[in-house]
Formats: sequence, C-alpha cells, structure tokens
Amino acid sequence: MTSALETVGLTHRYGRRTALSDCTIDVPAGRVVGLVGPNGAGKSTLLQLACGLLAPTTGEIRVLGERPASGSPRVGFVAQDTPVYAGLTVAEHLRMGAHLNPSWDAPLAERRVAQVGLDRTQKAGKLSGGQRAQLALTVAAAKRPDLLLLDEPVAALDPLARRGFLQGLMEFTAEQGVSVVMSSHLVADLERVCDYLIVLCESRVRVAGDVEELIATHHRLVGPRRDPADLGGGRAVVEASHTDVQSTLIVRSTAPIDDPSWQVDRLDLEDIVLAYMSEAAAGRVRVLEGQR
Ligand SMILES: Nc1ncnc2c1ncn2[C@@H]1O[C@H](COP(=O)(O)OP(=O)(O)OP(=O)(O)O)[C@@H](O)[C@H]1O
Repeated sequence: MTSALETVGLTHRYGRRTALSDCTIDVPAGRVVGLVGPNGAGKSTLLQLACGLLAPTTGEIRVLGERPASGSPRVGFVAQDTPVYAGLTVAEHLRMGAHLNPSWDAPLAERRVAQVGLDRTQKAGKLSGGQRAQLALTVAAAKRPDLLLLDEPVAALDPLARRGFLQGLMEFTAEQGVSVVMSSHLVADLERVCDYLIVLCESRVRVAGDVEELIATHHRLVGPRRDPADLGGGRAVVEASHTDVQSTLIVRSTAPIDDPSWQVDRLDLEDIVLAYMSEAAAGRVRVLEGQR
C-alpha cells in the first residue's frame, strides 16, 4: 500500500533558520497521525511541505506516492489559524468549495454543517473560533481528499467543542477511510483519536511509530542507582534521572525487562511524549552550556 507521507532526509530552512532537519519518516496510509512537539519544533513546516505550500531545501517528500502539489484535490489542508473568509456566509463557503473542487461532496458538506449546528446564513467572521474550525474542517472534508492535514485544529476550542470536533473527525475518517495527519499540543486528545504518533523536537523527529507499539515498548524503570549504559542490547534510554541512590529511566525496549532489581511501570502516551520532549530540551541546555 502506498504511504500517506514519506520523507527522506527532508530539511527546510527559512533563510539561515533550520525549521526541519533530516526528517525521515514513512507513515502508512489509512492512519490518524498525531504530530506533537514544543513550539517552534517544525510541525507547521512539515505540514506545509506536505501540502506543497513550501518546497524542501534538501531531501525528498512524497505524499500519497506523489510529489506534493499545492491545491491537490487529493489533499485537504486546514492551516493553524483555521482560515475562512470573514465576509462570506457558511452557505457561500460551501458554494465556493463546490465551484473549486470537482470531487466536492455536497451531501457530506450539508450533513456536517447540520450536525455541528452551523447557521448557513451566518458570515464566517461572526462565527466563534470553534465554529470556524468546524467550517474549515467541513470544507476540507467535502473535497473528499485521501489525506487531511490539520494544523492544530482544536487549539481554539473549549473542551466540549474539542470533543465534538474530534468525534466528528473520527466518524469522518472511519466512513471515508481517509488518512489524517494532525498537529496538536493536547496529547490526551491525540491519545484518544490517533493510532500513529510523530514527536518532533528542535526540528528533528525524535520518535515515530504505531501508538500501540510505542506504548508496548516504552517503560519507566526505577531501581538502585546505576549507569544507563549497563542496560544491555535492544534497549534505548530515552530519559534518565538519578538521585544518590536511585535511577529512574524511560527506556524503549523490544526485549522484556527481566532484571528483578528494576520496578517496571507502563507509560501512557503523554509520559512518552514528555520524555522525548524533556530529553530534547535537556540536550539543548547541554549544548548551550558547552558553548559557554
Ligand atoms: N516564515 C518563516 N520565516 C522564518 N522562520 C520561520 C517561518 N516560519 C517558521 N519559522 C521558524 O521555523 C521554526 C519552526 O516553526 P514551525 O512553525 O514549523 O513550528 P511549530 O512546531 O509548528 O510551532 P508551534 O507549535 O508554535 O506552532 C521556528 O523556529 C520558527 O521560528
């Protein structure tokens, strides 16, 4: 099956600032992918490369097996600020969508507008942030794309609207079998809807993989203080902290942890994301200290 998103050594620089560095991922089609990372990590840059709004500085990117092209009918993109036309009504947005997109699914658009309670006569500029997000998703979904790229689609929404939005998204993806890549800072939300995760920190991919597999292979180990290098093969230390007598390690391990001196705890997705983010932040501090 063709990948939804495949990159090899993908790098993007804005002038001298590197926003995305040597990114190599292969996201299978048919997945709902969460893209997480701190502010400025490069998430929007990756999404804009994927929808053809930006071109790689170096490296390769393929979307649904093709080179990204801006305006592709196969890709729906909702940018971070949920772009809608303030002066147009909801109904006018749908008419414009129908006019611009040969594959426009008018019944789907009408159904979603009714489902989320949008007033067809209201100007988009007078909608709430959450309603604007719903309208932008409706327009992107009614294009009937094979891939939806959503840049922080729920950032402006209250918890109830967020739940409604994600529920609608899950129903839509299940019905249409569409692939989704969605950036967000709200990992708990992503844990509910995503089955694939990419953690991006400081312009680099720290981990990417199937959510179930990530949860099954990451553990917190607590035990007597020791050197993490002694853990043995097949195990990677994501984060380590120590007191005088105790070590706490977040490890990725495909092999079982059978040393009885470790207390082994399961991690949820948020723990895993935070471990990669903390380690990336600590690495930056070490580099800065080294430069002094
Ligand atoms: N148009 C631009 N010109 C110059 N630098 C930019 C531009 N857009 C982004 N950057 C820089 O590129 C880096 C990555 O930005 P990007 O917007 O991709 O991050 P992000 O992970 O989406 O952040 P956030 O979570 O805050 O939205 C940042 O250092 C940012 O300052």
